Amino acid sequence: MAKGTIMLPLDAALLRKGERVCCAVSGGADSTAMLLAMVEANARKESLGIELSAAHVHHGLRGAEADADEAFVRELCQRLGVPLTLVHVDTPARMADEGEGLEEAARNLRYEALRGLPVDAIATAHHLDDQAETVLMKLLRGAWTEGLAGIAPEVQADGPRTIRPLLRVRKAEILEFLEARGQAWREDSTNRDLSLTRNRVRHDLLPVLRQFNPQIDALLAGMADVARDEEAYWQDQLPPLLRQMVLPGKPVRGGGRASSTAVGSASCALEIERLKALPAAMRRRVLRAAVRGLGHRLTAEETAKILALAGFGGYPGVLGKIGSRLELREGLRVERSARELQISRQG
Ligand SMILES: Nc1ncnc2c1ncn2[C@@H]1O[C@H](COP(=O)(O)OP(=O)(O)OP(=O)(O)O)[C@@H](O)[C@H]1O
Repeated sequence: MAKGTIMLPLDAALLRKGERVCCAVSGGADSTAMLLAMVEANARKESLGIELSAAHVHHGLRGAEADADEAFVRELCQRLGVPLTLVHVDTPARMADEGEGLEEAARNLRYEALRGLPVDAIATAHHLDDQAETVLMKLLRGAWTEGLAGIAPEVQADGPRTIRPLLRVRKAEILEFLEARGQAWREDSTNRDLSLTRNRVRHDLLPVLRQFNPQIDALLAGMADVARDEEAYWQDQLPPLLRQMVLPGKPVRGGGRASSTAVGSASCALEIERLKALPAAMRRRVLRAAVRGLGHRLTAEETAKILALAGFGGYPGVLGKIGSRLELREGLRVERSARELQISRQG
C-alpha cells in the first residue's frame, strides 16, 4: 500500500487549535502511529494547528529492552522533528515505598510524570481494541455502569487534560497505517505474558467471542459510550435525591438521630416507604450511592440482597421482615426496622 493512502482518523473533537499537545510515546505500535498521524495531520493544508511534542517514560524496568525503547523513541522524534521529553522513574522504589504492584506503580509514576509537563493536553494511544478488552475485563469482575464506561476519551484535570484521539480506531487499522509507511515499532515482551489477565482476554477470550459476533469489539466499545453517558446522568441526578433520602447516623431513644463517634464506624438509613415511591432503577442507585457514602462499593449480589431485605424482590435466604439483618463484606451490616433500612459499617 502506498504511503499516504491509509490515514488514521484522529478524533478531531479532542484536538483544539493552538494547544500544546504532548504525545505519550512508549515506542509500541499504537503510540508510534499516533505520533506519526499527528505529525502528518499537523502538516496538512487543513492543519490541526497544534504545538506538538512527545514524552517517553523509562520505568526503570526491563533492562536493555527499555533502554532500546527509549533510543527508538529518541530517533523517531529526531527524524520527525518533534521535541521530546525523556523521563526516568524508579518503579521498584515506588513499589517498595507505596506498597503498589508493578503495573500500578509504573502507571502512577507515568501519569504523574506526564501530567507534570507544561502542556495543555497529553495524548495517549488507547484504541478501540483496548476499550473492548477493558469493558470485557470489567464485566468479568462484576462492574456496574461506572466500570463499564471503560477508558474515557478525555479526562479533565488540574494540569493538562488527557485525551485519547485513537479510541475509535481498530488496532488492525493502526498496523495497516504503520505498514503502509514502512514504519517500525517496538514490541513489549510483557504483551505476550499470558499470566496477565489482559493478555488472556486479548489472546484467548476475545478471539472466541469474535467467532460468535465479529463485531464484538465495536459492541463492547459502544457499551462503554452508553455506560459513560448513563453514569454522567446519574452523577447529575443523585446528589439532590440523596440529600432528601439518606438519613445520617442512627435513630436514638427519645427521638432524633446520632452519628457514631467510634473511629472507623459510619452509619446511615433509608426510609422504606420513600424507597418504595421510587422507580426500581432509581431505588437501586440511591441504595448504592448511600452505601458508597459509607466507603463501601456494593456488588450486584449484595445490592439484590439488601433490596430483598427491604421487601423489593426476593433473594434466596433473605427474609424481608422487620428485625432481619444482613452481615456483608468489609464490616457492612444492614438491618430492617419497621420504617427504615439501617446501614452501618465497621471498618
Ligand atoms: N513508557 C511510556 N512512555 C510514554 N507513554 C507511554 C509509555 N507506556 C505507555 N504509554 C502511553 O500509554 C498508552 C497506553 O499504554 P499501555 O496500554 O501500555 O498502558 P496501560 O497500563 O494498559 O494503560 P493506562 O495508560 O490506561 O494505564 C500508550 O499508548 C502510550 O500512549
